[in-house]
Amino acid sequence: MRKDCLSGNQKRSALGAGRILFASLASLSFSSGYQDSRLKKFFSRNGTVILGFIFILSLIVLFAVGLSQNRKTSENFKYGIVFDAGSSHTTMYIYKWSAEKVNDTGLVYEIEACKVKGPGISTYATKLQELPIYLTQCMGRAKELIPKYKHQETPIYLGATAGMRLLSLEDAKLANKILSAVTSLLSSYPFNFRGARIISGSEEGAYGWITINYLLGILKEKQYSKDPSLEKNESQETYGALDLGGASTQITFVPKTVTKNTASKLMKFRLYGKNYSVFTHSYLCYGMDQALLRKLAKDSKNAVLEAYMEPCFHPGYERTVDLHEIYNTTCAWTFKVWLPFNKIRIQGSGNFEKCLQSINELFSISYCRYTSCAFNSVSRPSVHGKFGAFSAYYYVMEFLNLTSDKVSSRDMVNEKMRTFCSTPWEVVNTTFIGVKEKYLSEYCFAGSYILKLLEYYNFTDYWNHIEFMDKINNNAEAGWTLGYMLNLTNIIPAELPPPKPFSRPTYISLMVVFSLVLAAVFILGSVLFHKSWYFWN
Ligand SMILES: Nc1ccn([C@@H]2O[C@H](COP(=O)(O)OP(=O)(O)OP(=O)(O)O)[C@@H](O)[C@H]2O)c(=O)n1
Ligand SMILES: [Ca+2]
Repeated sequence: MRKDCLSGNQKRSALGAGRILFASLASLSFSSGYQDSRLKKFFSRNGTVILGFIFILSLIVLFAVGLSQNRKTSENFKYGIVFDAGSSHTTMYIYKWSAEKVNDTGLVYEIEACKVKGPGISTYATKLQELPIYLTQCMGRAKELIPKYKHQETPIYLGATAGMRLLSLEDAKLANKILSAVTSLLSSYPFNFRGARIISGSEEGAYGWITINYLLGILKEKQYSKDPSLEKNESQETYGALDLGGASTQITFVPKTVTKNTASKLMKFRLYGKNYSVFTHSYLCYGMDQALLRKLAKDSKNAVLEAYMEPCFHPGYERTVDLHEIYNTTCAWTFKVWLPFNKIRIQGSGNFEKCLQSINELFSISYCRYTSCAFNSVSRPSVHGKFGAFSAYYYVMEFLNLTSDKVSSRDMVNEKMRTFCSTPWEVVNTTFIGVKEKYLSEYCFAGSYILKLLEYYNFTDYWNHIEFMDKINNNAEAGWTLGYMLNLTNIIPAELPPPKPFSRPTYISLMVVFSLVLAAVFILGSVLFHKSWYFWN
């Protein structure tokens, strides 16, 4: 029978594996009946091939498992462009992500933040013809950085914030003219232009909140969390977002409890299969530039002989301002008084305490129809959890060397500000060479303003819950633009994306088991092969 089995070269390859095992077992039993010369020949010729075949097969299985778990990301990248047309300046952000891993947190990252030279877009109402030059440099960067064959499919959005909101309140037609000019300009580029619009303050706050929680990996972590207690504490896990711009400021967070007072201010999102009710409020005219303008307008009434002492400017600093320019703005006109001159000279006195007192008057707390208000009669659910503070919050704290890892209390900030404000302008100016004079001269006001703003939000005893942040995890800058694009391109799905073929522990266990099996097969095969070889020879 054995001879029958071994006869016929065609059958050998099909039955090779069975035979080799059989022959090997036989060799172990030292049965003399297997000393067939053809079997010896077959085995000596094909044994290595068969072992090799098993080895390669196992490798293929391992490779396939590995591949399904960690699919390659390099080939298919997507790009998105968002213009942040802020009140003080415009920045163009380019984002890049892998088309395959689109649902993974942190995989969208910023590859460019191109600062457009010039002021905010709202100042172009009377010089529309200058818009092409304004945008051309950054659009050139986009053409350079995004591969040509991707241009047509790359979406491009422009969102305008508080500067355009103000212009729209003053003259809606002018604001629309700017948007139309920008629309026709951006449509002329080879990208997929998806619109230029003024985003609302609530959108600005909410998208900023999405951005930071996406970049911090919080939205996605919760999705995979198996800990049921995290479900209940959902609101504590997300970071609140604090954005301070030139013309408006936003506070956004998931409140612990929702009262009927705050219900109208909630925005609802379903992200990665989880519902979020986010409280958000945007204060127009409470951005840093507009706040300073309002303060100067308010205090201009103290001017004597065209000059007044300003506690929020450094001693020795002087600035002349045109009263017409201050009074004719939407934010400051309420402070208008009649004065017998057109310009005033503002002289710094660098008095931190007086500066704080003076800033107090910008916040109206006299009327609150809710249980608790931040200011200007806006309901204020109690803040809790951690907060990420970005934009001007970060620029100012970074300049003062007071970002989260270096500061532990509000008292430290107070102390630093007191010393900084009283430092003569001459010293400040010669110490911080290279810092733009506009920024440098206003950091005393800015730091004091931030202290007051956060006090009204009720962060006084909560200061150490704030992290001043710029770029998160080296991925992208904190701000509303990424959240806006994630939303418009459906990168964050409402529902859970399908799970990976294997969880990470299963994947690792599988790899280990397969490797052990592979090694065992190989060793056993080699032992058996050599034994039978010696036996037959
Ligand atoms: N290195 C920097 C850069 C900016 N600023 C200040 O930060 C504020 C502007 O912040 P930004 O976030 O750029 O505002 P915009 O987006 O232009 O304004 P908004 O969001 O209100 O439209 C301005 O007061 C500007 O003087 C600063 O103090 N230091
Ligand atoms: Ca902004």
